[in-house]
Order: sequence, then C-alpha cells, then structure tokens
Amino acid sequence: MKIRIFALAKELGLDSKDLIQHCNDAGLNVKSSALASISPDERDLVLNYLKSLESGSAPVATEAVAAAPVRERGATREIREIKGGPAAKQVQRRAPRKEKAKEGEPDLTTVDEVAEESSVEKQPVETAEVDVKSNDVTQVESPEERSASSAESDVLPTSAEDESATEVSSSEEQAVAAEEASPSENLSKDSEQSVPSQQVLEPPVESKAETTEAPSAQESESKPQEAASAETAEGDSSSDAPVSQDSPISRDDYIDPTGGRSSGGAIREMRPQGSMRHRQPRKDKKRGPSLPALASTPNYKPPVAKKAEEGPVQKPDLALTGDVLKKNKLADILKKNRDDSRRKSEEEDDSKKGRSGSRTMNLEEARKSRRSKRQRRTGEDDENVIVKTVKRHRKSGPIERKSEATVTSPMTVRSLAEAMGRPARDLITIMFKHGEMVTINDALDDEMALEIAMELGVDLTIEPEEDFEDAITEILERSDADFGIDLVARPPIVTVLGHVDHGKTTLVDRIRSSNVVDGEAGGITQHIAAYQVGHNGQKVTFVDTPGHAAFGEMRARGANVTDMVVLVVAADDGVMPQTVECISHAKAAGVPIVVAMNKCDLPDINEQRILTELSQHGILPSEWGGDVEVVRVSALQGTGIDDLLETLLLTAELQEFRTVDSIPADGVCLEGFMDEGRGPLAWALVRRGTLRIGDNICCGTSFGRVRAMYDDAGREIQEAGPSTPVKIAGLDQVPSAGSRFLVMDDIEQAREVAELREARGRSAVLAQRGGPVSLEDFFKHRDGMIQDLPLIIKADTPGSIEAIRSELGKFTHDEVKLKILHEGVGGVNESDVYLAASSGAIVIAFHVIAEDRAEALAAQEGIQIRRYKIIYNVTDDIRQAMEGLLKPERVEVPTGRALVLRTFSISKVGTVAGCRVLNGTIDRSNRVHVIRDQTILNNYSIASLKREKDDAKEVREGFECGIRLDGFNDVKEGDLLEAYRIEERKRSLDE
Ligand SMILES: Nc1nc2c(ncn2[C@@H]2O[C@H](COP(=O)(O)OP(=O)(O)OP(=O)(O)O)[C@@H](O)[C@H]2O)c(=O)[nH]1
Repeated sequence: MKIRIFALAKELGLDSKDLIQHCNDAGLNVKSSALASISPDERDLVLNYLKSLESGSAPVATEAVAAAPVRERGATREIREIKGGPAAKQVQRRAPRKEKAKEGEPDLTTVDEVAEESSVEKQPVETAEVDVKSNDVTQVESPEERSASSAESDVLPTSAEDESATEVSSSEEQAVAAEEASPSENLSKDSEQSVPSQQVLEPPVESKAETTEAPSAQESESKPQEAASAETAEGDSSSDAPVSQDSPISRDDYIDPTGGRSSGGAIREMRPQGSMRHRQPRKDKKRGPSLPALASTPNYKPPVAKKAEEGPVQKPDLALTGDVLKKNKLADILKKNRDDSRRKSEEEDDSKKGRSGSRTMNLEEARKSRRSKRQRRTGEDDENVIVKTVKRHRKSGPIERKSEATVTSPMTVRSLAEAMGRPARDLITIMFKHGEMVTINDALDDEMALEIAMELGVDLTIEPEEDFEDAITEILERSDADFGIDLVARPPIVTVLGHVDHGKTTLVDRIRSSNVVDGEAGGITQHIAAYQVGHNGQKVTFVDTPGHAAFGEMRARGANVTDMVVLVVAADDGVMPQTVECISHAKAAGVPIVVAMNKCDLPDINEQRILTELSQHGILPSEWGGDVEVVRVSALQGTGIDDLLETLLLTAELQEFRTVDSIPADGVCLEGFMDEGRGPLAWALVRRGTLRIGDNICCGTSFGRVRAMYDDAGREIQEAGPSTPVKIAGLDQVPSAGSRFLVMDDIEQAREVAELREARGRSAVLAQRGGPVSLEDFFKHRDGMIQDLPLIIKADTPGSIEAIRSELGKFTHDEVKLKILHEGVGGVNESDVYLAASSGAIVIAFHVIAEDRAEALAAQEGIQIRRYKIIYNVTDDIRQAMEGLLKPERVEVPTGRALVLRTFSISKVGTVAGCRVLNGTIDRSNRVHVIRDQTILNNYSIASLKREKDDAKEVREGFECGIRLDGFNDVKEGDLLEAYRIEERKRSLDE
C-alpha cells in the first residue's frame, strides 16, 4: 500500500517538505508535494536514511552527491580551457550537438522541465552524473535535452565554473585534459576502478547520455562500493579539492547552508515561481553552482506551461457560489424529513391543526438539523455556536484556526476558508503561488483544496455533496398508501391526443362549452392547457396538448399525470402517421385508451375503415371484441359528447382513481406564462394533496409563495385539490413546462431547492433518470430483471419495416419479449426520441437518419439512435440484446469423485468422512452429490476439507482427505461423494 508523504511526515514528526527532501537525499524520486506517496520499501529506505543521519554516518547517495563538486568543476573547466587539444575537439564536436539539441527541445515547456533544465544547466556535467547516484536528475525529460544542457554548459562558461576554476590547480587541469583526450588510456589506467569512476572520466556529453539512462536510485543503493570508488577517483583527479579523501565524508561537510564550501558562495533560489510543487528547493541543487545559465535558457517558459500540459485544473462543471453551496445540507434535511416516524408524528400534529404538513421541510427543523449536525461534528453546544456566530458577525473576535476541518465538495475559496477558519486571502495567496489567480467565489477542486490544507497544516476531510434531488424524488414517488391517510376519489385526468386538425381542441372546447379554439393563433394548439368539466355530478380533467411530442416530453421528465387518453381520429381522415405515434405513446404510458371518432357529421365517412385501421395498430374496438371503446362524436355539432363523458367516467370508475387530499400539494406545471399584470404564471395540475394560497412552492427552478390562484375559467380560487388544473401566481420566474412542483413549509427551503436546481442545470437533473437506453446496456443486463426489450423502428419504406418486423418476430422466448413501441416510415423525429426517453426504448433507424432537432434531443436525453443499412445487422444486434436479457444457465460440471472409507463423528462439529479421491479433484469450493447405492441423496456444500490435520484447498486423485458436509451428518462408509462446480453459461434464444 502506498504511503502518503504527509502521513509519514506526521508519523515522524517532520514537516512534509523536509521529508520530501530527505526522500530525495535518500535516493528516491519523490514529487515535491505533500500528497505524493511512496511504497513501503521506499519508506523503509527513507527511515534507514534518517537513522543513518541521526547516527552521523552519511548515506551513500548523499556521499555521492557531496563528492560531486570536487571533481566536476575541475573536469568541466578543464575541457573548455584546453585549446586545440583533444578536449577542445570534443567541445567543437559537441557544439553542433548543442544546436541540434536546441532545435529539438522546443517542447521543454513545463515547470518541471524548466526547473530540471535549469538544474542541469547550472551544474557542470559531472555534477549531473553524480546526481544520478542521488537520484536527483530523474526528472530530466529526455537525453536530447540533457545533452543540450550539457553542451551548453560546456560552451557557455558560467560564473560558477569561473569560481571553481580558481580552486583547481593547473596540474589538475592538465591531468583532466589528458583524461579527456584519451579516455581509453584512463580506462585502462583505472581499470581496477569501478564504473562510476569511469563515467567521471568520460567526456561530458557521453556522461550525460549515461545519466539519462541510469536507473540511478537503485544503482546508488545497490552499489555503495561503486560510489566509494567514485570518491576515490575524485580524490585522484583533484587532490587539493575541498574534501579530503582521508577524512570521512559526512552530510554536514557538503550541505552547508551558506554554500561557502565548495559551491562557491551563497545559494540562490533558482526555481521558477508559481509552482507549488517546486517551491521546495533541493539541497543538492543548492550545492551546485548558481544560476547564470538560467537566464540564457532558450526554452524557459513561465509556469503556466505546466498547467497547459497537465490540463486545466479541474473545476466543478457548475460554478456554484458559496451561498448556494452553503445549502447543501438540504439533502440532510430532506432525508431527515423522510423518517417515517417523525413524519407520522408531524402529520398527527398537523392534522390537529386541521392541515397535514407531513413530508415537507420547515425552517425550524432545518435549523435544528444544521445545529445538531454541527454539534456532532464540533462537539460544541448551542450557546457556543451562537456566541461564535455573533463574533463572526461583528468581525471583532479572532477567527478560530482549525487543525481539522470538513468541507463539502464542490467548494469555493470562501467555503474552504470558512471551513478551515483561515482568511480567504491566505488561500488566494497559496493559489497564486500555484500559478492560479482566483477570487473568493471561485470554485476549488478537491485536490487543490487538499494541497491548500496541507500548506496550512489543516487535516481536511472532503465530503461529497448529498443529492437533494433523490430525496425530493423519493417524496414525490411515495405511494398514496404510505401516508396512512384515507384516500379520496379524484377526477380522472384525460389527455387528448390525435393527428393534427383531427379536432382535439374543438372537442375539448365543446366539452367545456366554451370556445377556446377561436382564440388560438391559426387554429393550432400552441400550449398544453388543462380544463376541468363536470358531468352528472362528477368531474373530469382534460389536458389538451399541442401534440404527442409534448405528451412524450412530459412523460420523459417524469411528469406523467395522465390517467386516460382520448384518441381523436377524424372519421374522414382515418388513422394518420401521427395517430400511430399517439397510439405508441399511449401504449408506452400504459394508460387506457378511449377513441373519439370525430367529424362523424361529415358525409361519406367509412366507419369500418377507421375501425380496421385502428385494429391494424393494436387498437381493437370493443364492438369487435376488443377492449377499446370507440365513441362516435362530432365536436363541431356537439353530438356524442355525453357518450364520451359517460365512457370516460365509467372507465375511471373501473380504474378507481383515488389519492390523498389532506397533505400539501405536489403536481406538474403544464405550461408557464408571463402575465403582464400578475407576473409569472404556472398553469399546473395538482396531482395529490391540496394547494392553498400562501403555500411555499418550488417548481423546477422557480419558487415562491402562492399569491393567487385561478381556475381554468380565470376565476380566483383559494385552494385546489387533486386533479385540479390551476393557474398559480407568486413564483419568482416563469417555470418550464413539465417541471414538477412541491409545497414546502419554508420559503427558504423552496429557494434553496430552486437555486440548486438552477445551478445544476436541467441536463444534470435529467441525467439522474438513468435506465438502459443503449443496446450495449441490454447486452450486459444478465440479471433477468428486464424482460422486455422496447424498440422504436423507423425505416425508409413500409417494406423495410415489414421485413424488420418479420425477422424480429422470429425471436420468441418465454422469458424475453421484444416490444415494438412504435414503427414508422421516415426519419427519427422528436416524438420518437421523447417516446424512447420515456420508455427506455432503443431507436432503430434503418436507411434513415434522425432529424437535426431529434438528434440534438437524443444527445441531450441520452437516447441511442442506431443506424443500420443491412437487416441482418439489425437482427444480430437485437438477438444479442435479447440473449443478454436471458438469465444465464447454471450448469453442474463434475470435478471429481471420492469414496467414503470411514466416518468420524466429532461432537459439536459433526460427521467427518474419511475419503479417498478416486478421480479428478475435490475443491473446497465445490458442492457434492452424496450418492448411495447408485442413488443421489442430495447435494451439499463442503464445510471443511482437510488433508491430515491441515485445511486443504483441493485434494487430487489418489489422495486421502477428510470431508465434512454442510448440513449433512448422515454420511456412511461406502458413500460416493461426487464433487461439482457450477458454471454460468450464456443462453441462446434458440435453446
Ligand atoms: N366537420 C367537422 N369539423 C370539425 C369537427 N371538429 C373539428 N373540426 C374542424 O377541424 C379543424 C381542426 O380543429 P382543431 O380542434 O383545431 O383540431 P386540433 O386537432 O385541435 O388541431 P391542432 O390543435 O392543430 O392539433 C377546425 O377547422 C374545426 O372546425 C367536427 O366534428 N366536424
């Protein structure tokens, strides 16, 4: 398991930065971040290193680093100073390489690279090589970069080199030059020396190349003798170097804070500012020569480039303000409200007041919840909280600086600062050092928050935001029976669907005995409208839609309010394409259908043709033995209207539409309007409960207190019961059609929900719907939970549809059914997508494409439209999907047999059968059939399997073992135990 640096630092009582430094000194390559992690082995290494530090003996890696300046300066300078000699040739030979390398390194853009490049450049060649032993150059990006740096350091004299030049005698220079000139000689001369010393003697460029390849950390660990040899070599080449070979090398000799020993002066911080990860200077880099080469680095780029390479800092998709984020305790409150016992007691209280206030939130409860949660977390009592609040409010008391804090993600700078009890400017400053310019309201990602917390020494816990939508959905989806209140009959909600101009609005208009249709622009219904009518003392609520797409959309949004569908079919026109789509929608909704055969006043109509067409689309009229009532009407003349209402009420009676009315209301907004005088208006339908003036409601992203209510005739009303269409005034903004409303006891709660929804956006809410909408999802569904595969087929010709239907019709299976919700000629339209969204269907587009708007809608709703050109591809995919829905077959595979030789009855354990495995193997996970006299008695799992006294995982043929069966002690000598394992096999439709 990986160990975090900060955790180890905490354990050791060290600062994370120091520990990182120690890690690097110990030869590990640890990212300069408190969040970096190391392996247990690496931890041991560091611990050993620290122990050795304590005991005063410098570890190998440090020795290697420390030894570096002695030889490298001399060597580097020598190479340059010898003119015309072989070393000079080396320099000349390397010069073009420098150019080449420079050309090749424009991608050296990140902070790491720049820092690394700088570190390489600012050190002479062999320094880098020795750093390999301390594992400090492993961040060098590529050999090319390194050789470029190397070449540059050779060609461009640095002040450090000049300084070091004064420290080395001319005899040394000549010696090193001689080494440079003839490395082979030196190699033979130093043949007894170890590899590192050979590397020292090699020309700088080659040394660099080796540096790149060297797995330095391991090398330095595994070859301490080599490092020692390197020291010896250094001693040879620079006899008057600051560190004597004879004196033992200790860490203090080389890590001089003043840098005055061999590094030639005070150490300058050369790390580019802006990256927190590199703010920690490395001690070994301090020991190297200082910076002049950095200024001339051609590829130095500001730390911003690091960001570009790593990608932008992840921020939450939505920029939530602190104010909004503060409200994420709402989910807690909602969850709390779901507690049944509490709810029941509230209901009782409310019912005493004459009103049920069961499942909604009130502010006091919210406050209590917040307070108790805070107390649980901080252990403070109420008084302290209040005192602290007062202090903060007055801004006069000190802010409590916490060592532990909890914050909810996503968060802002402000919320994090508040959680940690630190001024926001401290956080902003840290972010600035990271190269991030942020303001107090900007969002922070979790990683950055942790980094900041590390910097500030706060133990930060990040809790994910709990989802209030789940809590609301749970409330809305509670069944009426759960309320434990008597149910009352409610008017049926009837949606009128049908092909355009078949007379839907005229029909509703006639039923209402008003004249809506004349008021419609162009005679076409533009909006959903709802009306309630009375007939023989009973009420029916009608919903007139601009088309089935709107109906599908409402269903897709979970706003399925319809109890019944009246399918309007013009007798002169018959079943038209949109009629078919409406049938599909109604069937998908699973609600009863009543057909209104309209325009029966027209002459020359052929009723039988209409009935035939209906039956062809799965609507079998009752007069033909089916279950669908077909009522002849003339919306224009008003004939048959009573029959239709009678039929609807009769159907409603059979369905028994009942609900609770003594709870706060919830429902659906069918349409939203902006009224000049009354402001935003919601044309809504109460689903259950009773909506009253003064109720606080949240409707989608709108909220408000119900200021006024109007019925469908525009009259003011005080309350609206279940199934009542009502226009609501008092919302802060126009709500969107299809959004659900819910009464809350507290306007603040309503505001919070609305604001959070707005912040999240509709797509996020829709994304919660889930459900299988791709064929691949069906391929994977092997749990047998889904047994229907809903399909929508759109094709270029009726012939194509016929062919697909006939091919798919061959796939029959008792457990899985193919359900073609809709089929039609033409491209995939919005209605198809809404239908798919509301029913979880797959859309098959055969030789057709989706309309632009449908495609956009499908992307938005997450609906898969699968395009095909070959019918066999369609059938293959559908077959695979259907087979995916089949429960896999469980097959017994025999693995071996054992004969019971003796039985041992052990008290408190049971009977153990002493067996010999006759063939195959007996595995501990197997089940066994107990066979006696050629008869299978039963099968049992193995409770224990032992070889002699030891537990065994498996016993093979020829061996003896003890088997105890789970739940069966009546095993007898001579019984045969047949072991088997169970395999799951994919089933086929053909089986
Ligand atoms: N003859 C006759 N015409 C009718 C009848 N019902 C409706 N119409 C006419 O059919 C036309 C369309 O009527 P609408 O009620 O607007 O039809 P719709 O289905 O609501 O149309 P959209 O709102 O566009 O979907 C109008 O001109 C009506 O006068 C009827 O029973 N008999």
